[in-house]
Amino acid sequence: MDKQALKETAQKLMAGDKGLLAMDESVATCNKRFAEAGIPQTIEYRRKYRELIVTTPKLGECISGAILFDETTKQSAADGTSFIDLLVKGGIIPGIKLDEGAKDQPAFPGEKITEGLDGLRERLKDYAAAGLKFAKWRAVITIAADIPTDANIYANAHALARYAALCQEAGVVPIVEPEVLMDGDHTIERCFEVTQRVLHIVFEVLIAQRVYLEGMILKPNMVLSGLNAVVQADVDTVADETVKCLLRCVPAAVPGVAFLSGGQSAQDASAHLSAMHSKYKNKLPWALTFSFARAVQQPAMEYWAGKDENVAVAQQLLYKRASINNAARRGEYSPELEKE
Ligand SMILES: O=P(O)(O)OC[C@H]1O[C@](O)(COP(=O)(O)O)[C@@H](O)[C@@H]1O
Repeated sequence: MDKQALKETAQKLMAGDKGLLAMDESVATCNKRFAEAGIPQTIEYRRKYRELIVTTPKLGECISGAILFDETTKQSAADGTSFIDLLVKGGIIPGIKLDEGAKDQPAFPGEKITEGLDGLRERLKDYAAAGLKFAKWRAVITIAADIPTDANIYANAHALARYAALCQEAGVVPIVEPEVLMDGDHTIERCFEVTQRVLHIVFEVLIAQRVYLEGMILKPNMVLSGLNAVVQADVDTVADETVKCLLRCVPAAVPGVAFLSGGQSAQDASAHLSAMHSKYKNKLPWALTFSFARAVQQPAMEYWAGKDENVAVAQQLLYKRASINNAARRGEYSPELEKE
C-alpha cells in the first residue's frame, strides 16, 4: 500500500474551502430525481445532464473532487472528450461509486445491507487504470422503533471496512459513508444516539480490518431531527450536536469529514455546515466539508428541466450553490448570499 500517495490524495480532496460533488446517483436514483423534475429518464438525458455538470465554467474553483457513477465514467461530452478528461482538465479529481446498492437484509425487517464486494478487487484495478483516484461506498441505516440493530450496523461496517481496505490496496482513497437516514419522526437526540453508535462501530471495524485512517475520508450524515419530527432542531443545535458526535467518534488521524446532505434543503445544509465552522473554528482535528448531491445539484437540475436552452443558467446555479458551500466551509454563509 502506498500510504504517502493515499494521504496526499485525501489531503488534496480536503484542500482549502472546497468540497466534493456527489454526482454518482445510481440509474434508479437519477431517474427518480429526473421524474420529479419532469425530465425524460433515458441514458441520453443522464449523459446530457452529466455533461452540463462537468462543463460548468470555473467549477474547479469550488469543487476538489467529483464522485461518478459507472455509466458516467464511460461517457463523453458532445465534442467527444470523456467526462473523466473534462474533470481533470478543470482541476477536479474524479472518483467512483463502488457499492451496488442497499438491499433488504435477510431476517432483519426494515434494515438494509449494502452489496458490491464480489469482484471488487478486479473492478478497482480497472477504475484505477481509468484514472479514478478515490471511491465511495454508502451504507444505509434506518431509524425506527426497534432499529437499527447492532447486527445490522456491524454487517454494514464490515462491508465498509472490506471495501476500504481493497481501495487502499489499489491506491484509491475510500470515502466511507454510513448514512443514518433522516426519514422518520425521531428526535435529534435519537439521531445523535444512533449516529454515535454507528460511527463507533464503523471505526472499531475499520481499525480491526487495518484500514489506513490517514488515507480515507468519512462521509457521515449531520445530526438532525427526523424529517417528520414535530420539533425541528435549530441551526446552532444541529451544529453543536453534530460536532459533539464527530469529536466523540472520529479519530484525529482521519484527514477529512465530508457531509452528505440527506434530503435537507440546499439552504439548511449550507447553514448547518457554516455554523459548525463559525462556532468551532480551529477546534476541529479534521477538515470539515461537503459531499452533497441534492443540496448542490437540485436548483440546477430543476432549472435545466432537460432543455438545451437552459444549460447556461443551470450551470450558473450549480456554480452558485457550490460557491455558497465554499462560504459555508469558511463559516461565512448568510441567507443574503442566496439573493445575489
Ligand atoms: O443512488 P444511490 O446509490 O442510492 O445514492 C444516492 C446519493 O446519496 C449520496 O450518497 C448522498 O446524496 P445527498 O447529498 O443527496 O444525500 C450521493 O453520493 C448519492 O448520489
